[in-house]
Amino acid sequence: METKIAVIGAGAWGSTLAFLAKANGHQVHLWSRQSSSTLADVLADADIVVSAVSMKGVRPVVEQLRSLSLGKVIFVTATKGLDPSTTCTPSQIWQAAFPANSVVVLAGPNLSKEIQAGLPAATVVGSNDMAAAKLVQTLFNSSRFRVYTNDDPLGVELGGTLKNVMAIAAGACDGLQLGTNAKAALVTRGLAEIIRIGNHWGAKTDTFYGLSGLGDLLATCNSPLSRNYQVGYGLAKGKKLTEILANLEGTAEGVNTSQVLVHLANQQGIYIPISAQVDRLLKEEVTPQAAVDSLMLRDVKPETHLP
Ligand SMILES: NC(=O)c1ccc[n+]([C@@H]2O[C@H](COP(=O)([O-])OP(=O)(O)OC[C@H]3O[C@@H](n4cnc5c(N)ncnc54)[C@H](OP(=O)(O)O)[C@@H]3O)[C@@H](O)[C@H]2O)c1
Ligand SMILES: O=P(O)(O)OC[C@H](O)CO
Repeated sequence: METKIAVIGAGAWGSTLAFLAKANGHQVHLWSRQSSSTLADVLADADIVVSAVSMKGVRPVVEQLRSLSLGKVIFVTATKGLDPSTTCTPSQIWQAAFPANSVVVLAGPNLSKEIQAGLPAATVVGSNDMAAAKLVQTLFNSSRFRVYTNDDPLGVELGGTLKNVMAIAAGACDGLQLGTNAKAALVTRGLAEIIRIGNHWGAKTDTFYGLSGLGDLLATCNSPLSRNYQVGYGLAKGKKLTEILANLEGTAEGVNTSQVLVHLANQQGIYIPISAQVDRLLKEEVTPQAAVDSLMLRDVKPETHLP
């Protein structure tokens, strides 16, 4: 059955999600600030509203939608970030603005260029409303895009968000040519750090071993297609952050996420050694090699995700 889907945000990810839904035979309207149609027109009659704007666009878009009467639409959020002013996740912002509507989080190892090239990929749709998650699953699932459901939306969202910080570290690791052992150690301990943060905020450990956690961590920490990886790689090669961002194709959410994360973790006493070094590196408070040395020279400890 044809479903009416409005996709907000015509960047790399919004365009790809619109393409996948169209390929499944749905009626899809894509909106960006450059569109000639108004947001109200694009959303009229929509059954599903997919938001794929970058983090900085979430609040402005939510505010515009508040004035529209949208009925029982299901919101699907595909943004991976944390709001700097409130520290909320995108789904928390959507749910707070539309408490009567179902919100579904979509996240996974989904480098848009590979999907656009027709390569197979898998993702996760997480929600407190499993009926809504199952509906969204059927809308996007295909022979090239396998969609799983999950009942831990916060875990799904945090996996996708926190791995961006680790991808910056991984890019720096490769830029410094530290080798495969170092990269494996970084990704493994990065996952432990993500689980520690996620558990503290109420997400389930198991979720982080799934596609939106470990899966997305592996994809972004190993692919030069990842914008976050490119940021870390460029910093390790001695480039300035401003220069890297000016030449980047699209958004590297990890830059903002690391700042918000460090602020929250300091407030809440969460031990985040890798993310803290990434944040210092982005702020030019430490060189890439000094960040590595700080991590290697910490006190020894048991292997656990606990502090
Ligand atoms: N690309 C991927 O492979 C991928 C995969 C999974 C998830 N994601 C996540 O999806 C989100 C978007 O990524 P992207 O790669 O599509 O980024 P992008 O190519 O940089 O596009 C960002 C989009 O956000 C919109 N936007 C920014 N500020 C806005 C505002 N104030 N009001 C309305 N729209 C605004 C932009 O609109 P304009 O065009 O009008 O500037 C653009 O459509 C990010 O959170 C990213 O982490 C990306
Ligand atoms: O290019 P990145 O680093 O934003 O990564 C894109 C997606 O999050 C990969 O799943």
